[in-house]
Amino acid sequence: MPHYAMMVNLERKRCVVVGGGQVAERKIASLLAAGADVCVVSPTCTEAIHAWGQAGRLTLWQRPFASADVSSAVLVVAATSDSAVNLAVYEACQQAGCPWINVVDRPDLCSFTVPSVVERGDLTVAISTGGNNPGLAKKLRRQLEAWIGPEYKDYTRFLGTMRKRVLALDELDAAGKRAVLAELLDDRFLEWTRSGEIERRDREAEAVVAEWLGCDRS
Ligand SMILES: C[C@@]1(CC(=O)O)C2=NC(=C\c3[nH]c(c(CCC(=O)O)c3CC(=O)O)Cc3[nH]c(c(CC(=O)O)c3CCC(=O)O)/C=C3\N/C(=C\2)[C@@H](CCC(=O)O)[C@]3(C)CC(=O)O)/[C@H]1CCC(=O)O
Ligand SMILES: NC(=O)c1ccc[n+]([C@@H]2O[C@H](COP(=O)([O-])OP(=O)(O)OC[C@H]3O[C@@H](n4cnc5c(N)ncnc54)[C@H](O)[C@@H]3O)[C@@H](O)[C@H]2O)c1
Repeated sequence: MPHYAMMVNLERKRCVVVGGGQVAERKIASLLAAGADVCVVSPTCTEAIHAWGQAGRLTLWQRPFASADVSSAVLVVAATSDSAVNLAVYEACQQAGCPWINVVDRPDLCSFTVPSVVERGDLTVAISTGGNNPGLAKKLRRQLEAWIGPEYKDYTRFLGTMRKRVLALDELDAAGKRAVLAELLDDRFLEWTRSGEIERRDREAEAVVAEWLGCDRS
């Protein structure tokens, strides 16, 4: 059964990661980027995890996992190199009623898996292979990163601002709004963003709006 793709708000939500190796580090990095309240339980950890602990960006429990660790978690990642421990984390989540569990060596036990992600500000492109081959997800991410350049951060913001502005125009009916929004998606606005011609882009966008406001559609 294919998984349902969704964007989850984890800000200030308690997320527990069990294990402190490279795999745990990768999952922790994306949880921190999402503003989660991260707790890590592991007898050893990577330098990066240790540094995040020192900086107060996460809570580090430097000891082996205990079932009670998942009690207040909304999301748990079992990322140790010991499959028996990972299974015990899964079982503790079942007991505690924690619905969101990722077991890094047992896709069959995961209630969610982590996709490969291209991030450009508010724009997110997530790639999942349904567990078939994470290496393919990573390869595609790299290919997409070359195509979806850093300019997409500003471009997405620009389109967001324009969309809000157009939707708030009482003078335009729904069809007019749709037409303006479609026109703003024309590649020339992306090209102007890419080449740094921001004033020109914004001016031309305003011209598109003005043209529609001025046009008599009756
Ligand atoms: C996308 C990414 C996100 C992330 O982790 O942040 C991610 N794995 C990444 C990389 C990667 N993982 C592995 C390799 C080595 C090559 C290889 O084995 O293929 C590489 C490549 C590398 O590291 O270069 C090994 C591996 N992975 C899993 C198993 C267990 C198994 O398959 O049974 C094993 C064997 C372990 C062993 O050997 O014991 C399982 C999962 N890995 C997933 C996600 C989920 C499915 C995603 C999907 O649907 O594709 C899922 C099911 C669970 C989960 O982890 O959520 C991240 C790329 C981030 C990026 O760079 O863009
Ligand atoms: N899903 C993925 O993306 C993916 C990718 C590669 C590997 N894997 C799997 O993930 C596992 C972990 O990989 P790694 O490279 O991070 O391993 P690693 O050996 O670098 O790290 C394992 C960590 O688990 C901790 N640990 C061991 N026993 C523990 C316990 N009882 N309680 C808490 N923590 C404990 C260790 O202290 C260590 O920090 C691998 O064994 C492999 O099966 C998954």
